[in-house]
Amino acid sequence: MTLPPPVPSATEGLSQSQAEQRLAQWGPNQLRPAVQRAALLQFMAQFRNPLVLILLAAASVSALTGDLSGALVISVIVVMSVALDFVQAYRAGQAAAKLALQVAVTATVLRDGKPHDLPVAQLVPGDVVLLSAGDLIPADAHVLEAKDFFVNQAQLTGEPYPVEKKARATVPATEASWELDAVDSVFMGSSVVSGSAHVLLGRTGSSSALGQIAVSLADKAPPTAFEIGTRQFGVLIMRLTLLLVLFTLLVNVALHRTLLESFLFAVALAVGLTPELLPMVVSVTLTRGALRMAALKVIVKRPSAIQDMGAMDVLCTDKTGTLTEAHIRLERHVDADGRENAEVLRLAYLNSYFESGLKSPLDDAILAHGEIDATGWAKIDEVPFDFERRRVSVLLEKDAQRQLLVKGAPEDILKLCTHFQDPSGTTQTLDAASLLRINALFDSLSEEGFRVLGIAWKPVPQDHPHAVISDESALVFAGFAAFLDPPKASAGQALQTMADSGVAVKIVTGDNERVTRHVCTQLGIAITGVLTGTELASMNDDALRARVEDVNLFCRVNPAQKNRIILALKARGHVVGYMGDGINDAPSLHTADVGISVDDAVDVAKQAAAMILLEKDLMVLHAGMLEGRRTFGNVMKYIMMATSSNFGNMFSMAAATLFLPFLPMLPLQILLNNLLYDVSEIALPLDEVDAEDLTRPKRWDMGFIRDFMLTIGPISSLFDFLTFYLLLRLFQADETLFRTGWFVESIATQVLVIFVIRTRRNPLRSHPNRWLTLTSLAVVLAAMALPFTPLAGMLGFTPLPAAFFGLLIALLVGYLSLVEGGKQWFYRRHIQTPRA
Ligand SMILES: Nc1ncnc2c1ncn2[C@@H]1O[C@H](COP(=O)(O)OP(=O)(O)OP(=O)(O)O)[C@@H](O)[C@H]1O
Ligand SMILES: [Mg+2]
Repeated sequence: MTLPPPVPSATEGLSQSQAEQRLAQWGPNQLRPAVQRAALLQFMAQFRNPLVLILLAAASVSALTGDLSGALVISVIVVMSVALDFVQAYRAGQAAAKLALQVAVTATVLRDGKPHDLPVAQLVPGDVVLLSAGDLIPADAHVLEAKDFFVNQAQLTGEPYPVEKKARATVPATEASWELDAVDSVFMGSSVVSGSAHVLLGRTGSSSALGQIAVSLADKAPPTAFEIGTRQFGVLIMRLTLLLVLFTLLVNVALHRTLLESFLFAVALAVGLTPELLPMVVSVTLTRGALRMAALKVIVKRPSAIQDMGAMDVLCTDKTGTLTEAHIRLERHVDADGRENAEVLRLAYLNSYFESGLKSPLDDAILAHGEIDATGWAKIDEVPFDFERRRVSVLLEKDAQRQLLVKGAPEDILKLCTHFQDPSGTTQTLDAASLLRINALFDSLSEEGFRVLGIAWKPVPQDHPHAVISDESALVFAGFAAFLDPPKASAGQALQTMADSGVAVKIVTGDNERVTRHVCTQLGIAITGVLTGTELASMNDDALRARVEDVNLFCRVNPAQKNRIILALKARGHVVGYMGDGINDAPSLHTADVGISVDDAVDVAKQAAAMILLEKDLMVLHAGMLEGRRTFGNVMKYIMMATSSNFGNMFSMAAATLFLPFLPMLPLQILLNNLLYDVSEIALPLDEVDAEDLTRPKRWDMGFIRDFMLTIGPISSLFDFLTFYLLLRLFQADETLFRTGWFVESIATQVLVIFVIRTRRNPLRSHPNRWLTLTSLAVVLAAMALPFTPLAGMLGFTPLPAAFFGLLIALLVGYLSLVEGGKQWFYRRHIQTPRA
């Protein structure tokens, strides 16, 4: 592959038409092909289901052996089932993709000489992209211009510290070699830590280095607890199905029934048993949840995260913006004696002014405090801010004097100082007594709730051309800058609401303990334990795991430590949410079960998060969490129905083959039964969930499902056998009448039981969604009417006697009451071990 001819200048970029041409040639800049495949392809993919294929094959065989109309009906029913599933899932997929687009990461790219913000997928080789701190590098690129440009490429090289990249002397006309450690190339998936640059894209999409090794933050996240649960459930059902199918096949063959019909019957049974709508119900409920959350200003990037929100029992959050207003003001700038000092402000201002990294809210506050004349100062170099050092240095020059100005976390700054400046401006040695005094000043500022930065400087020889980390030593302490970040009045209440809903909130911050404690006290948040980064560093993972439960305040932790905390909580079996917006939060956002960020967060954070809040507000998050639980509740209803009632019916069917001289239902009738049942479930994702079902985090519990199945399943079978008996005895039913009667009974029972199962309450005290009621009743009526329509002959039905409907009503009342009783008994027993 060759690099397209380079563009003439770094200030023009491609023209729009050139870009369009290249987009067509090279494809979109994304790692995987478009998720939304063409509708037709998706539809075809549904036929990959082996059961569907076997059914269609068997139908063709039966067509060849003479039963043409039977085969036709089977094929029509199969295609209708597949289409039903497909339409729902496809629409859900479309809606989800549209939502994700709302918060897609964009890049600033030059087209026709003007900067445009475009989604990264639209970038092409040859584009000139403008990068600044906090941006993600959208593709592999050559650096054309750079200013103190540091990138973090840990994702590719594992190197945790930022590396500096410089402009390339000449841009190669053809594909140059791409070396990860080349000083003039940057790579997709890295992020800009500080500085700014113009880069020329070379390799996009899957031809990038990242695409070639095929790992990325955007890569498919490990399966969520919910996905693992659904999978386990699928395996359980598959085993049962296999057993039952083999059993009926054997019985039928032993009873010398025709092989083809027995086979079709067994496969139809398997179709009836598989909860084939589960994926559809899951994706539709999730999308619906996502849309409702969008209305609450929560944009879900990965729908399955909604389930995790519902299951989340620990939420870790940063401090700024969540607990505080994030309207930071510089209140004081004091010298070593604690007196206001203009020199301290000047040093802080120059540091912030010339710093080229991502401006933190603290920098904004300093710059907003007041204009200070920076003329005459020239910047020579910079050691950009990072969350390990927690400080930033700039090397400045004025009137042939060079100075290194440093500001950062006071504890660390003080350790680097050997001198201090007294109020008169004279430099003195920092002896033990002065250090004690200055530390006391820092303590008292912190106690008052100020966020404090230490300001220091040192003269640097004229021939010193660069600033490096090791220069940050033997500094002169100038003073403190103290900031106020008022606590958010609503945060205390929001935290309490979370706690009441069974979610423990933990504060994980890079800020120091005193300030954070102060905020907690003001908000009335009880502190149950504190762990600092220093303590954490000396703990191994086991020791950390033992502490994470009761500690709810983690202070002065760096990005890697934040991540360790999340991992420890996950190892303890918690479903962990993490909310943050900085570069320092990106690893944790990715590791957590649900990463939550905000719309104005840096790209790396937005990219790593599964959910984006348009407003950083815990109350909104709480509402989203309830939505997650509601989604879970509706999926659970489907599963409980599938396992108890639907499964019970199919089980009875298999058992009936043992003693009936004929097949209890024709294969096509089983398929029709299944299709009608599916139709009745379409509205399930719309259903309401009772308030009491939303009070705790919701998690898969196979034990719960199994117990429920064992409680309700037998009731279902009991009534099936009662129906068999009555049909044979009371109505002296022949094959056709038996099948017709049972078809209607089994549809009616398995559809109507939703009204009992969907709530823990008395069914009359919990209102189902209108559409669910409507589809359910319509399906039952349709099933009752079918035997009287012209289709009856083709489907193997015969009109039912009026007396049958009397029996049906009696059976239904008996069945539903008994299930209700069983359900109440079941939940009473499960109260001790509540459904988590
Ligand atoms: N612009 C800056 N210049 C110098 N030091 C800084 C700057 N920004 C942050 N720091 C130092 O780094 C520390 C960590 O940063 P910060 O408090 O933003 O971390 P965080 O984990 O994102 O906190 P939060 O939970 O409040 O979001 C700060 O407490 C401060 O000491
Ligand atoms: Mg932060």
